[in-house]
Amino acid sequence: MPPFLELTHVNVARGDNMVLHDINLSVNTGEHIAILGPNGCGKSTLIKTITCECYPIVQPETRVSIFGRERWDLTELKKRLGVVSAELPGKPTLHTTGRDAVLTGFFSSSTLWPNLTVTAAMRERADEVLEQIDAINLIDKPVGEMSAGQQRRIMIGRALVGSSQMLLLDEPSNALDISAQRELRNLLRKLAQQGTGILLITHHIADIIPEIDRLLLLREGRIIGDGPKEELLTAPRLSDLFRTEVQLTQRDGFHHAW
Ligand SMILES: Nc1ncnc2c1ncn2[C@@H]1O[C@H](COP(=O)(O)OP(=O)(O)OP(=O)(O)O)[C@@H](O)[C@H]1O
Repeated sequence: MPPFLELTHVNVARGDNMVLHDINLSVNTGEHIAILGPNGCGKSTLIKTITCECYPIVQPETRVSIFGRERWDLTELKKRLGVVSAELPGKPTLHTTGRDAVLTGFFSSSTLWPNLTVTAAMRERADEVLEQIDAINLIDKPVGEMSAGQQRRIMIGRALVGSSQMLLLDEPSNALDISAQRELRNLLRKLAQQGTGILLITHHIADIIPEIDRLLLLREGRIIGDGPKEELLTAPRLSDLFRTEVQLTQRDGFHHAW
C-alpha cells in the first residue's frame, strides 16, 4: 500500500506570511499520529496542504504525494480525504438528515443537492458506516437538531464513507462536553483498532488516544519533533513546545496536561 503522505521540502505562505517552513514528513496509510503545537503554528495549514486547499511554493526540491500520487483530480481527492473539524461543512447541512449528511461525503457537498445521484450501493455503504459509528438512531434526524457530539459523530461518518483509510481530525473535541468528548475518543479508538488511520490535530492532550503512537511537534511553522509518543509526550518537551511550564500525568493510557 502506498504511503498516505510524503511531503518533501514543503514551504507554504498564507497572505504575505510564510507559515510552513521546509516541512519533511512521511505518514504511512493506517498510521495513527497526533500533531501538537501552539496557536498559529501552522497545524491547520498543514492539513489544508494535504487536502490541496493551500499550495506549497514551487521549488525544484518540493514534493507533495498523497496515497502515492502527486497529481489529483481535486473532487476525487476530497472524496478520499475526509476532514472532521468542529465546524459543519455549511449551513445547508443543518437541514440534512443523519443518513443524507453521511452520503454527502461521496460528493464532498454540504447537503444532498437535487442534481446529485445517490446509488443503491452508496446508500448501502452509508448505512454500513452509520452502523460502524453507532449512529443508526440518527438516520432521520436533521443535523441541526443533533447535539454537538452527535453532529461530530455524523461528520466522522461523512469523512469515512468514501474511503475509511485515513481520517483527518482538526480539533474535533472543541465545544464537546465531558461525556461527548469521552464518546468521541471511544469512537476514534474503535476506528483506529479497526484499521482506520488517524491524523489528529488537538489542543487537548487527553484526545491523544492510546492507539496514537507517533507525535509531531510543530512550532512557528517548523517541525521540532517527530517520533514515538513515549519520547515526545513529556513535560519538558511540552514545556519547550508551548514555552510555558507544563505538567503531565498518565492514566489508563491517556495523558493529561495542565
Ligand atoms: N486565510 C489566511 N490568510 C492569511 N493568513 C492566514 C490565513 N489563515 C491562517 N493564516 C495565518 O497562518 C498562520 C497559521 O495558521 P493555522 O490556522 O495553520 O495555525 P494553527 O496552528 O492551526 O492555529 P490554531 O491552533 O489557532 O488553530 C497564522 O499566523 C494565521 O494567522
